[in-house]
Amino acid sequence: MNRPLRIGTRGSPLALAQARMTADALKAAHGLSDADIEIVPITTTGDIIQDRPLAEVGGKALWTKELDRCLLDGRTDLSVHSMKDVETIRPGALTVAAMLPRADVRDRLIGAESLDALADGARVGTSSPRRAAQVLARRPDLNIVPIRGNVATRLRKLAGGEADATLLAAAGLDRLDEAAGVAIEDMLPAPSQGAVGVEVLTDNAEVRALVVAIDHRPTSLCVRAERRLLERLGGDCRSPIAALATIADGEILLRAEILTNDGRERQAGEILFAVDDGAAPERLAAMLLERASPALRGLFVG
Ligand SMILES: NCc1[nH]cc(CCC(=O)O)c1CC(=O)O
Repeated sequence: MNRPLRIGTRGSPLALAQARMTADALKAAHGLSDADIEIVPITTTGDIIQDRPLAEVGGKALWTKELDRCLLDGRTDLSVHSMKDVETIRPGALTVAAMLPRADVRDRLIGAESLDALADGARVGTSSPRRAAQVLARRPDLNIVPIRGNVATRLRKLAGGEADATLLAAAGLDRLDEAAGVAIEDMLPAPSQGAVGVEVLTDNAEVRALVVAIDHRPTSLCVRAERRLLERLGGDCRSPIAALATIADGEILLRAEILTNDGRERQAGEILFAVDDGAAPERLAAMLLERASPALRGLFVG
């Protein structure tokens, strides 16, 4: 191309770090220089409204809408997203053409050595229904309090005493060189956690080819499986759903759980399938819904 490739990104420090990682991958793959790539920060509605629960102000679509508009209007050539924040159903004009190698998928607990170490009735700050439900499933005595904002804001709110502990994605903390917290081993993450995706215009063959070259295939196969399960469940940011796929020897192991918001009911399962069996995640979703009580099933489409 005879002009710089424009990368659309949210303006948060984490989003910018992920945009730079994408720029570096494109430079390495195609022998490009700094001058060949331009990072275009775009402020999203979600960045502006930080004091209300995400579900109340419009859900995950907030993070993507403005980036989509820039891409569709030709103001950018590609968008970089945390895949976790991207809805499962996207406009047909857009295609996720690549995912970067996935980072640490776990959540980290900040403010205590472990969930068990928290005092009776301690306040855990999270606005994620999944994290709230998973915490309450283990420790029904804990109090969930809402906390929003970017990673630095949340850490500041925690330090300011708004909560006794909080949970954040290790991937985000690591990308910001923030060493805080201890990884929680036995808690499944959100579908797509730790994955960065690069979206392009479906019809732009030139940009699409540049981007496809940086796809980390194991990551995109696993994340696509998690997202297919999420889509079959009718999940969005209000649904307590956790899922993680791993890949080895041409087979994907997908583990997932759905919970009631209070964490009292939890249905978990797993399925092992060949990578070309694209519909397998839907079978796991159907199995979880089948086992769920009417109250739990009612949180989802099924
Ligand atoms: N919903 C916010 C969000 N989107 C992506 C990340 C971190 C990076 C990732 O999970 O890939 C975070 C913060 C968090 O959950 O701690």
